[in-house]
Amino acid sequence: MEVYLDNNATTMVDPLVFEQMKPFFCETYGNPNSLHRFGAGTHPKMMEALDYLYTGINADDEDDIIITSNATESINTVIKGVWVDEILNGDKNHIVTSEVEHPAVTAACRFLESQGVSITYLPVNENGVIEANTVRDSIKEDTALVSIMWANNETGKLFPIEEIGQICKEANVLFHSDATQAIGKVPVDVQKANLDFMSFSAHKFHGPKGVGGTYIKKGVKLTPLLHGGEQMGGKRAGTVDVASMVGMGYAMHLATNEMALAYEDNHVRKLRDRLESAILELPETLVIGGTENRTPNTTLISIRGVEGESMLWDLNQKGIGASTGSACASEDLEANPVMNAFGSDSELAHTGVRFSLSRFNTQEQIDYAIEVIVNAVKRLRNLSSSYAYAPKSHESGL
Ligand SMILES: Cc1ncc(COP(=O)(O)O)c(CN[C@@H](CS)C(=O)O)c1O
Repeated sequence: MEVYLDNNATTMVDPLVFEQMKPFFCETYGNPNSLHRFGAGTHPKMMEALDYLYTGINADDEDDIIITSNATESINTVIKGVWVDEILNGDKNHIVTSEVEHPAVTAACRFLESQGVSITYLPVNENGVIEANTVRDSIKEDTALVSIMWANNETGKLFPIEEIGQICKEANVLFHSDATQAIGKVPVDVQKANLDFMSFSAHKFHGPKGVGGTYIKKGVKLTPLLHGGEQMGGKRAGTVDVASMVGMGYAMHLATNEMALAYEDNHVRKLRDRLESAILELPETLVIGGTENRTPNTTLISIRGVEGESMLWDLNQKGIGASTGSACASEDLEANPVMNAFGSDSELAHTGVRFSLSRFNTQEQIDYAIEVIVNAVKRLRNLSSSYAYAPKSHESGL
C-alpha cells in the first residue's frame, strides 16, 4: 500500500482541478495579452480564477491579487519591494520577522541584512508560537515591515495573525504573512487580519506546482520584483501560465469553501489525531510544540533514539512518504531548525518526523501507517547503540 503523508511539502493536484486546466494546453492556448481570439479565449476562465482567488481570502477584488510562480517568489516580491519603497527610497531600515519562518523569508531577510538593513528575528515561546506582544515590543520608528507566517510548515502551529495585524495597524507598519501552510486548512481572511501583503502557493492546496500568488492590499504601493511587461497591471511582468492560474483558482475554490474547511477540521483532524495518538503510546515520544492551536493536518513528532532520516528510509521501504521537516531542508542532515528554535537538545532535534495529511488520506491508510511506524521504531531502537529504554514497572519495554 502507498500512503502519502507529506502534504506540507506538496499535494496531489485534485483531479477536478486537472480537468479545469486541460483545455489550456492544446485548445485555448493563446497568449492572454494577444488581441486576437486565441488570446481573448483565455480571459473568461482567467477572470473566474481571479474571482475564486480573491473571494477565497476575502480580498476586495481581483486587482488585489498578482499571479506568481510560487510562494517563494511572492515572499521575495513583498520583502524586496518594501525594501525598495520604504528603505532605499524611504526613511525606514528595520524589519521584524521570526526565527521559524520558511527559508524564503529568512534568506530574503539575510540578503537585506547584507545590504545594511536591521532585522529582528523573534523567538517562539515554549509552545512554538510567536507572542503578539513581542511583535509590539520590537516595532521601532524605522520599522518598515512585519512579516510573520500564518502557520508553521513543520509543526502546524498557528500564529496570532489577527492580533499582530491589529498591532501593525495601530503602529502604522506594513504587515505581511506567509500563508502558504494556512490556505485550505484554516479560514484565511486578509481584511480581518489587517494584512497589507500575503503570500501563497497552489501546490499546498491541491493545485499545480509552479504557480502562486501575492495579495497586495488596495492602495498599498509595492515596486515589482519582475519588470518587462504589462501583465497583472504591471505588478508582475511575464506571460502568465494560464493553465496553472486556472488550476490555482479552482483549487482555492475547492479548498476554502465552508464545507471543505469543515472537512479538514473534522475528517483530516481525526485521522491526524488517530496517527499521533498511536505514536504517542510509544515511550519517549512527544509532539514538538504541543498539540494545541495547530493546522488540522500536521504533526511533528520526536521519537527519542530514532534518527529521523532512518525512520524515513524504513517508511519509504513500506510505501509511506513523510519528512523530517521542510522538504527544502531535507537534503542536509542538519538538525531541524524549528526544533532548534524551541531549544531542543541537538539529539532531540535530529529525531523529528513530520506527518502532514490531506483530504485524500483514508483511515485504512492511517491504520497501515501506524502498524509500519510502530514496527520501524522497535527495529531502529533495537539497532541503536545509544538508546536504552528502561521501562518503568508499569510499562512494557521497546
Ligand atoms: C510556510 C512556507 N512558505 C513558503 C514555502 C515555499 O513554497 P514554494 O511553493 O516552494 O515556493 C513553503 C514550502 N514548504 C515546503 C517545501 S520547503 C515544506 O516541505 O515545508 C512553506 O511551507
